[in-house]
Amino acid sequence: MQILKDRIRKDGKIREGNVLKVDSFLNHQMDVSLFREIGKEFKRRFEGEEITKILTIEASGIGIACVVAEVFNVPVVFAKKTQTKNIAGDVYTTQVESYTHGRIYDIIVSREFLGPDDKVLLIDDFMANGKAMEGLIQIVKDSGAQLVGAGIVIEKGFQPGGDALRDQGVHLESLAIVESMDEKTGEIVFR
Ligand SMILES: O=P(O)(O)OC[C@H]1O[C@H](OP(=O)(O)OP(=O)(O)O)[C@H](O)[C@@H]1O
Ligand SMILES: O=c1[nH]c(=O)c2nc[nH]c2[nH]1
Repeated sequence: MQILKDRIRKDGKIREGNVLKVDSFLNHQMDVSLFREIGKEFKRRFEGEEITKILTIEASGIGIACVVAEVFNVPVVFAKKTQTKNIAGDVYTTQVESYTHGRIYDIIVSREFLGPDDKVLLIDDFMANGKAMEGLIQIVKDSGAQLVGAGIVIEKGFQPGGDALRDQGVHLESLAIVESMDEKTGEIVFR
């Protein structure tokens, strides 16, 4: 998606630990008009698929997932990383290692919001090692729902998550795949 790649080149900053910082438009301050274009692009890429629910993981996936849910006209559910009093017992749960927090979370989704009749599109802002997607796929399996595919805004193609998912036969659509990025020169190469 060219406007996304241009924006990453313009505003993205490369940080140590293979972190691409895009918090001025994607996952802290959010450019909602860019999000709308991203939503339309996911709609185009998953055209013809029956989707009943968007599933993402807190926190950074939520904003983008809401815009995608609007174009598909379905609800969005997010996996919670923290146990809260307002979700009582009946949950799907698995463990996910967070890329940027550097710790493992027990993620939870209430059974009330995902079940065998659902056809699920996963949405997230980033793909790195694939831990977030692995966790969400486990929850979809546990719920008996059908996995339609996964939509990622930025995949870091030099990290293993995306290709591992494709090898498993998951329909993965990443709108920008960073093939390499150089912290010293600031150069970003897209696949
Ligand atoms: O492919 P992975 O290695 O799982 O990396 C991708 C995940 O990492 C980030 O979440 P993170 O927990 O780092 O931060 P967040 O709480 O801001 O979403 C991002 O939002 C993805 O969910
Ligand atoms: O802002 C982010 N930049 C990254 O490089 C990254 N990888 C996983 N999650 C991420 N979030």
